[in-house]
Amino acid sequence: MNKKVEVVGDQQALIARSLELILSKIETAIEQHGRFTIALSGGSTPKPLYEAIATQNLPWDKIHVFWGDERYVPADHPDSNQLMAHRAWLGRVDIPTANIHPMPTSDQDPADAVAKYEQHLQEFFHSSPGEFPALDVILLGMGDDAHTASLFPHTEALKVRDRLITVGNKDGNPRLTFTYPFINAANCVMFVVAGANKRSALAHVFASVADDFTYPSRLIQPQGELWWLLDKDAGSELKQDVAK
Ligand SMILES: O=C1O[C@H](COP(=O)(O)O)[C@@H](O)[C@H](O)[C@H]1O
Repeated sequence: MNKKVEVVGDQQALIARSLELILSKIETAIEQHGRFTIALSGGSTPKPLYEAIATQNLPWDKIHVFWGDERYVPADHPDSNQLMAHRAWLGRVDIPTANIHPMPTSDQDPADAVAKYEQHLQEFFHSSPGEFPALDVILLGMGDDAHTASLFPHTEALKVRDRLITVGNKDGNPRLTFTYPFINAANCVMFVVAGANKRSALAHVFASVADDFTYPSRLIQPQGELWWLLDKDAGSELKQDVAK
């Protein structure tokens, strides 16, 4: 793992730096293998990043967009991660519909949706059950309880190591989420985290000893690059020695 931590001035600088990194990953991936695959995060932090990506002149036909987690609501529900990304980015650019890979949320049983998305990923990446294909970039946020994607503290989803996708549990409500081994297979995992309310969780996530089930973001230890991009409100109290 190649871990890098950057603390930048404010949310605007955080978005500018995240955009810069993503653009460089897009360029490299397309140069090396002709396409770029990214999984998006939900929550509020990435919205201005998506708006910024939408203003770029990019080879949209070579860019494939997935989601790392989704609320189990219809695609037009205000809580839908897919709807947020559509409004902020995907609905504003000329990306082929076939390149957009939303998590399905219309099955009565979320386990059926999990099975469908897992199969879709296996077909896209030509991978077999039990294999963990590598996306070029997985974008992640982190909640103030240290959850990431929909991997919430002390939930069953944290124990799933043999699947790409599973059902998450947010206060009794189902969500769909990448499993942590699938996230860890990515070429690059990028956390984008803002706000003073994340400080305490960050301290536990960066601590040399703490419980992974209490602070799920600790489970994210990818084979490839791991970026922690933080604004000053979130990251200014991280000790220099852990912020490395
Ligand atoms: O619930 C969620 O929140 C986290 C963090 O969100 P933010 O609003 O604090 O940016 C996000 O990573 C996750 O995808 C989302 O489902």
